[in-house]
Amino acid sequence: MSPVIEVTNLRKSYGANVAVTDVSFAVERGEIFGILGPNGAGKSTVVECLAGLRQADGGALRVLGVDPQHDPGAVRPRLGIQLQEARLPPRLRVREALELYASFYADPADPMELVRMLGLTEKQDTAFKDLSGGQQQRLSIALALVGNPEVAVLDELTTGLDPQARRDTWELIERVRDSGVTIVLVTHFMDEAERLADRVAIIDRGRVVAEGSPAALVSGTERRRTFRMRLPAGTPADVAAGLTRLPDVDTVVGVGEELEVTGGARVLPATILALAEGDVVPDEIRTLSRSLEDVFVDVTGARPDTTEVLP
Ligand SMILES: Nc1ncnc2c1ncn2[C@@H]1O[C@H](COP(=O)(O)OP(=O)(O)OP(=O)(O)O)[C@@H](O)[C@H]1O
Repeated sequence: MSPVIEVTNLRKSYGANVAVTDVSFAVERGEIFGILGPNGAGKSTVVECLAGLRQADGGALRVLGVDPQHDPGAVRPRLGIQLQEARLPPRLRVREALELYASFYADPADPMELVRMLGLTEKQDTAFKDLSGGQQQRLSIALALVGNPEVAVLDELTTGLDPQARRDTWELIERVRDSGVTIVLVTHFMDEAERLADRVAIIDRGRVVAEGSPAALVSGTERRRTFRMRLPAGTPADVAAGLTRLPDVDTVVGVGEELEVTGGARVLPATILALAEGDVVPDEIRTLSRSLEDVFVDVTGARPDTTEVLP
């Protein structure tokens, strides 16, 4: 079966500013595909081109077998998009907004069912301007789903939501996926990608710098290992200093009462052997596992929660 979405060598500039240099990826039916990257990496530009909202400068796009650049009208009824900071007329009420959007589609979802699923029942008669940031966010998710789309593109799904609302939203997205919808999720949040995405592409400066399942990315880029240990009280300070001379050890750093040791694949046995030769047995050892966030920092050199730095 051919992929639901295929992006091949996509390019897009805004004047002299190259937002997307060269992006390729494919999304299979029924997947949740995460697009990660630092601020300004080009993520929103990619999904806006996919939705036919922006004209690409180069490359090929296919969504549900259709080229959204040439035939956006054929893609739009089948693709729901939740854009970053969606704006609606301030006086439009929640239910009115959903009914209005539903009227654009041949076979829409039940707006009141979405209101209930997203916890907006009590706010159905509230004007958009009087909703909290999180409620506005949930309304924008409902609007992306009201057309019963085959593909849903969600940009910054849970930004501005409190922890409980985030968890509720994740469960909702899993239910939407289980109902057969293919989901493209643009996110800054590594925990969200790890929890929801079957596969992710990490985009940096307009290029895909890593792609795969979160688990494969985490194990595939594991070049260094880290563990922490607590040495018995009274262990001479030069024991820790001596560890840095071992060929398998890169760094030894004190963290509270523990020492954090980082090095190559053999860092743990090499350290324990060296300590044993000096009759030192650690009281406690724990290995630190890598997360998608570590991969992100490795491949982009950025923290995932960086705030926008203006040039
Ligand atoms: N309408 C526009 N006009 C001019 N430049 C733009 C426009 N939209 C985006 N850009 C620029 O293109 C680059 C990529 O922006 P884009 O919004 O695609 O990145 P992003 O990865 O989605 O960022 P963020 O995580 O901050 O939303 C940035 O340098 C941005 O300033």
